[in-house]
Amino acid sequence: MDIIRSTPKRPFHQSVRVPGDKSISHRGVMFGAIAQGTTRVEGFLPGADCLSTIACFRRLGVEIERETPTTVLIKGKGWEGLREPAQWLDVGNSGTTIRLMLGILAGRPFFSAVAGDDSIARRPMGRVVQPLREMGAFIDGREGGSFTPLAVRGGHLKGIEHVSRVASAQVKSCLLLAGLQAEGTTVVREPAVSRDHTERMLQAFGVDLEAEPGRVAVKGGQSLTGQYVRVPGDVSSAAFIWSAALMVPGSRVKVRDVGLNPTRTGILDVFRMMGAEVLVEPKGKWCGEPVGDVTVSADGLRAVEVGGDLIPRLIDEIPVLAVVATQAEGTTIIKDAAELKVKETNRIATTTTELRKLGAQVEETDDGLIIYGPTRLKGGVCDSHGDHRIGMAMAIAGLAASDEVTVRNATAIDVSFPGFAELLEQLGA
Ligand SMILES: O=C(O)C1=C[C@@H](OP(=O)(O)O)[C@@H](O)[C@H](O)C1
Ligand SMILES: C=C(OP(=O)(O)O)C(=O)O
Repeated sequence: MDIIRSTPKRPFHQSVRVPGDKSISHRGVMFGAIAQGTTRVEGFLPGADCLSTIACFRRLGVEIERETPTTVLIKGKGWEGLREPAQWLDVGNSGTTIRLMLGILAGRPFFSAVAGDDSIARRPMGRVVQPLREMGAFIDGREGGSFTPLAVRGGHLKGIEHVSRVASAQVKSCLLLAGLQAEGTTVVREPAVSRDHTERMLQAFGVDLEAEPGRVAVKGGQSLTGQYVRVPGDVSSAAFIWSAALMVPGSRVKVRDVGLNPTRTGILDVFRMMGAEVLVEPKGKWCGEPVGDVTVSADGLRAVEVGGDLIPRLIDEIPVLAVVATQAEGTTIIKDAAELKVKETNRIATTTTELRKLGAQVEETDDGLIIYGPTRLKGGVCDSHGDHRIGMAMAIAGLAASDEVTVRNATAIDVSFPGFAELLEQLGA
């Protein structure tokens, strides 16, 4: 069914797990595909985006076996194991798939055609196409290569020093993957630190790189060796579950085995700033990634101002943060988040439109949102706009509404969080 109905809830105390991290699952498959030897990914996210990554690399000739829905075996034959695909590469809804894969294709000596769904067709590709061309790849596409469909002919690459205008892990990762195939050194600088899963996982696969905040350098001509990758729970998915507890005063929820990479945990810092109690129990590292259990509860929330370097550390959590802010005392200001406009939807616009349907007082700004709270939300009919995070955020809003909230186009949620509705039900929603 393509709708979710979410109703007001009684307080709950629960301990749950969430599906595997999307960013790490993509990278496990891609790095396994270019590595020598077998890579086993356990705790893989069987969401639509990561399945698109598997489908693309199968088309590139890589043998990928799904032992179970969450265990994937990738039989890598190194860079040279990739073959010219006879069919176009369909990335579906996934920005991570297309941008990282372009970095790999840029250095392969063959032709490929890459495209995805209507949302992907609106997302900016110039931010990776320009520097890849500078390195020596031949890429063409709609509007001079700014948008899909893209046609790629890999070239002999030369390392560059690229200063990215945006803090984007997709741009950084794309250029590092191209840099591994290039002559000389590739350096990527970014204005704030974006998620560093690529740096951590490449090192685990035997790559030598230099990483410091805001700058990563990699020498070309390096090969990867297949690894065992155990994927932690996705902190971005857990954010919806913790938010559920914050929307229903008196609730407490523990998410077990969740990724705690500091480049991803901005949302926990913000929950603390809002007055929530956040208990972190570290459990060690999985494939270079810190993991632990995190329990969240609150007894009254206050408004916050969120911007600057914090934004890349919680970029995907902003729609649900806006939902939680409707229940906080005071005016919440989210700024420096213009990147939200180029996600699956313009998330500044879609969050505002959908929250207003439930009676929230929200203003859209050029680079963020202003939310006036607390508001008693009302029931209504919302739409995901085909954006998984918007669909889930509105279902969470329903937990604090006076009446039922219906979310249309809810299948989009499978992009990152298969089983979301069932898990909410398990919490008693
Ligand atoms: O590298 C990644 O896995 C991701 C990076 C972020 O995008 P940007 O690099 O465009 O900021 C994030 O929004 C996306 O969900 C996943
Ligand atoms: C922006 C997202 O993903 P992607 O860029 O991979 O489509 C997301 O998951 O919120």
